[in-house]
Amino acid sequence: MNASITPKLRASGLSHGFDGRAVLRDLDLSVRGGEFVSIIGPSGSGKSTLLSILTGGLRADAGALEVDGRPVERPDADAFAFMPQRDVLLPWKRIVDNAAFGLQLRGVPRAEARRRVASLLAEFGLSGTERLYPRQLSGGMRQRVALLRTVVQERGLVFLDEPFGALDAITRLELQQWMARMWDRHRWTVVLVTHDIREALLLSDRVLVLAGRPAGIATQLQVPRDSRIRDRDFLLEPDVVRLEKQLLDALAAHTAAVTEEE
Ligand SMILES: Nc1ncnc2c1ncn2[C@@H]1O[C@H](COP(=O)(O)OP(=O)(O)OP(=O)(O)O)[C@@H](O)[C@H]1O
Repeated sequence: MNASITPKLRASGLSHGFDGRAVLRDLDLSVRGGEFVSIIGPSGSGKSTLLSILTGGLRADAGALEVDGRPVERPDADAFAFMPQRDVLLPWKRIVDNAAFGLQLRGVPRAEARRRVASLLAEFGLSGTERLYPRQLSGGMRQRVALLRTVVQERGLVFLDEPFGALDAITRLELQQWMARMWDRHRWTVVLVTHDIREALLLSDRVLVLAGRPAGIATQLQVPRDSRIRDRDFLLEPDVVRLEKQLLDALAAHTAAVTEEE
């Protein structure tokens, strides 16, 4: 098989329900190595359910998963790093140990884990914070520590669940722009779940809309990856504004359809 076209992650025919109510039906999803894919969708459409299936927390009622072309029952925890929605830092641990915690959980000795974290602190805008505690950092800095903890594990795949959702608008935009630059440099394979259409456009190669009841991938759009810097001005470019409108229309159409059903 040609490695260059084998997706990093592939889900096919995923279906899942709770208490006899179907939430996801026959969902297909494929993510290439080095691709940044965002999943947006109305509240309750099944984004967290899908993420739980992809990260092995939940077993789908039906469907198949492949990582690097190999079928898996559920993704092995060694194959990915996951940053959940909430601030996951441990208040009693210093920043360096919070950032090293994911590595240590996987058996990397403390000194080695700290060394790897130290090599990335400056890039994450966290120089000088090593010995501080989470409460001494701003919300934006805490999220950067959580991201550092996630990516320092150097897993093939990174899942992010609303990583900037709890931040104020200015901090969120700053972090999104920073994340766009970081991705450009590191080219991680990322699956991001977000409510924020602009965040998805700023960061992604591809945006998927999860919608319907039960839900599937209703729409997907490619975001041009060219020499433009992805910052606030990028979002004002006519072709990007057009994409934003298409995504808004797709979400509105599905929200209207669901409201009519109820
Ligand atoms: N453990 C569970 N038991 C029963 N129903 C569940 C469970 N988890 C999710 N659901 C239901 O499945 C549907 C999809 O929920 P899910 O949390 O995946 O949506 P979401 O798109 O992530 O929503 P939000 O954007 O609000 O976080 C909802 O109707 C929810 O009530």
